Amino acid sequence: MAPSSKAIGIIGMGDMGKMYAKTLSDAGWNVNACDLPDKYYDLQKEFETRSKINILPDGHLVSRSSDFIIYSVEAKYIDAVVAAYGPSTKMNAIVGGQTSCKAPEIAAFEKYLPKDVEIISCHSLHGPRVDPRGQPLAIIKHRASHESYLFVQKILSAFGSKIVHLTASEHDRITADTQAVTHAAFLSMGAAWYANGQYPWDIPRYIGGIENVKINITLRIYASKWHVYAGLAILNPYAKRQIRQYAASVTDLYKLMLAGQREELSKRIKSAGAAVFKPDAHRDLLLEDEVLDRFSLGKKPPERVRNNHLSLLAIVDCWWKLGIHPYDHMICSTPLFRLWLGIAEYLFRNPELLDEVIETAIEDDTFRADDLEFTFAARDWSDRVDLGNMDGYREKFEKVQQYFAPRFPEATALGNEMVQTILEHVEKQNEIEE
Ligand SMILES: NC(=O)C1=CN([C@@H]2O[C@H](COP(=O)(O)OP(=O)(O)OC[C@H]3O[C@@H](n4cnc5c(N)ncnc54)[C@H](OP(=O)(O)O)[C@@H]3O)[C@@H](O)[C@H]2O)C=CC1
Ligand SMILES: O=C(O)C(=O)Cc1ccc(O)cc1
Repeated sequence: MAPSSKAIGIIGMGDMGKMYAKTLSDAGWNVNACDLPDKYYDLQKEFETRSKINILPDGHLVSRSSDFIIYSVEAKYIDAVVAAYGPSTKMNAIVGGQTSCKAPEIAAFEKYLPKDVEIISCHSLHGPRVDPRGQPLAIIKHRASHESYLFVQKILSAFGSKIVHLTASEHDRITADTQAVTHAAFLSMGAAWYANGQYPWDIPRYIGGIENVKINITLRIYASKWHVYAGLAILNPYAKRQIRQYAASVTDLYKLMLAGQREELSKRIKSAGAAVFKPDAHRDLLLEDEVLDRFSLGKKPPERVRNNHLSLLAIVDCWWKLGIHPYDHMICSTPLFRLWLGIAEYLFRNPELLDEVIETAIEDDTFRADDLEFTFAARDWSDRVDLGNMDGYREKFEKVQQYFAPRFPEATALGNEMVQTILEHVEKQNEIEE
């Protein structure tokens, strides 16, 4: 039996739109969906066996016939798409969006939707191929009655996600802290490997433990669509400052390493660590060696090879400088952020390892070339985001993407397995603590 006679509309049948259409129709809802008109016939064919999904030629038809309409298009097009279809929204319907950044989405809704239309937005904080159960799902009640809010919650309960209630600006602040700056770090790693002509899984010093997480997540990001990452960095009003601080932290720490300023480097890293990983907040580590070592694209050397982990030192420094408490954001975190925090914690809560890293940073110059490229990359990503340069972002993203593309099938399979295993492990740790 259908949970209600009301229909859900989805505008934009890309990866997320399809995932939403399938999950909601499987839960018994009638779904009206469309993509651009030229994809109408292909989509009809793809969904012909699913009687609860009604593919329509365009967003006008979806808007006219649906009671809760979700825009699931590229963030950079949200204004134009809502301008086109918003005025066709059914009277008294509810409209929301799935874009990763809410400021432009809400602005477009306020600008183009008729006044009788309510606004309740959402954001699944995971990619389309991650099991949504237990993952955070933000819901934003922007202009709506309590009754409509309950109705939307009932619909979205089909995902089995953890619902987080936020305002649009709380959402953007948190995701700038979690997603945007995390992606900046991994995008910079990929760009640095590209600039050095390296495939890190071929180099013994990049295999095993923390390095596996770095490589797998970097490849996972570059195997995805550039517009998702560009949108959430460039259009989020809070993200520029965060990404700029990450680049500044990388640069400052690299300069201290180059100059051999052991005392200053050590003091700065330890102050950052003490602020972020409070000694009183005792908890088990999110990640362990055994879990970290399992997912390698290359052959692990018999001895662990030292690294100065500039990328990790810099994220903790960045959190410290911005006053970000990453554990406070766990309720609204993506899988990648939890893995990123997991490896940062792994390093900072192991005093011997942290001392070894500082020692390596000062004494071992075999990483200087890699770190130089990493510093350039972090600064360059930050500049492109600062300038709001979508084309510049795309150009760099796709160049690096092409370089790594031959390894995507293997890396994504391994990356999915790694994300799943590590997240299950992290969940268990959290349950023990609760
Ligand atoms: N991928 C992810 O991991 C996540 C993404 N998001 C957000 O969800 C949104 C969708 O992302 P995702 O599904 O990955 O991206 P996709 O590119 O796969 O999907 C977007 C779809 O919308 C279509 N589209 C563009 N304009 C219109 C229009 N006027 N009418 C109908 N359809 C249109 C696009 O067509 P065309 O390609 O031809 O432009 C495309 O098929 C983005 O805003 C993203 O930030 C949120 C959570 C996770
Ligand atoms: O986990 C991540 O950070 C991802 O890269 C996947 C992703 C991308 C965009 C979103 O809005 C939510 C999740």
